[in-house]
Amino acid sequence: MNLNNPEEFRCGFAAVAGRPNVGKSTLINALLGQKIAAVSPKPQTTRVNQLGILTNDEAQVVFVDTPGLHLPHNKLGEGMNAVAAQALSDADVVLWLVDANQPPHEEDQIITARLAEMTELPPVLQILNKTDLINEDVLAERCVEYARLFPKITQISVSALTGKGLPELLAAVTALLPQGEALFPDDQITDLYERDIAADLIREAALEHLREEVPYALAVRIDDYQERGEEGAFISATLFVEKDSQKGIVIGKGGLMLKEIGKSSRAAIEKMSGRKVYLELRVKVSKNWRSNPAFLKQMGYTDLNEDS
Ligand SMILES: Nc1nc2c(ncn2[C@@H]2O[C@H](COP(=O)(O)OP(=O)(O)OP(=O)(O)O)[C@@H](O)[C@H]2O)c(=O)[nH]1
Repeated sequence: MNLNNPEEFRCGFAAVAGRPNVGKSTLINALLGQKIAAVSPKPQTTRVNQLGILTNDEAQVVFVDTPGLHLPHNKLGEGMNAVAAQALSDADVVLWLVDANQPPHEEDQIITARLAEMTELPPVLQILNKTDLINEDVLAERCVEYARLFPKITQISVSALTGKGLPELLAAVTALLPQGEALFPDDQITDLYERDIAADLIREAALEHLREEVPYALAVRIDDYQERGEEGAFISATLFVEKDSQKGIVIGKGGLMLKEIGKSSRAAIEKMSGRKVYLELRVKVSKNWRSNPAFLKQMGYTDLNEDS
């Protein structure tokens, strides 16, 4: 908190937008110095808006991590776009992340179109990420190419992986926030419950181990999360897939795959929570769950349009 001059303290929402896989979750985790959003090389890891809260002497920035804006293929896809669009219009500043390692992509144009059709657009910062993968000349070229996507855009080059450019980014974001008191206690870094983070970590561990055909069809539900004092936490969770064949893949030969997924997720949850964790995983088939509104609601995809 800025104790010298509390009137100058700033607080507001920064929506992080960008096509899948540009590094939105990595950026939020890097800014907060802690793992909150699921990070994975497979696109569309992020399901719903997730908040990361950064509080320093000058400001409190509430980051909203939007799911990748993309062309919807099913109800889950439609819902993700609606959620993302809402997060953009509610924000005080939009951080539009692009992959500087690649030239503009068709899906970047979708974001351009979305931003252009919004009537009350907050200030937009275009963040060129992954600059650790390219040299200065290529970066200069990419800045020009990406600037063409939107008139008079402010650009900031960063690497979420190495941390380069992040202080400058934070300063630019802070300058755009309205003055106001902090909305959250200064030691709170997310509004997600630990069990939601655990579900994301299990899903992330599963995606790392599984092949292409399963990822989008995978959902994780925490069935039980108990604190057992000195012994640590007991967690049991169900991995939902859409088909029997996928169930077989997730379980693996002799249960080996599920065991590996369990091992990695347990390690990640222990690291996140700083204590010992007993983890029990099972796999269930829920046919075509991505197009089943009741299932999606149960899994926490609450912002879906009821009538879509
Ligand atoms: N080299 C490099 N890789 C990065 C950087 N930022 C992110 N990545 C990698 O890019 C991949 C995708 O990162 P995520 O943070 O999951 O991307 P996302 O935009 O949140 O993806 P969705 O959740 O699908 O929207 C991961 O393999 C990251 O390690 C960066 O600055 N440099």
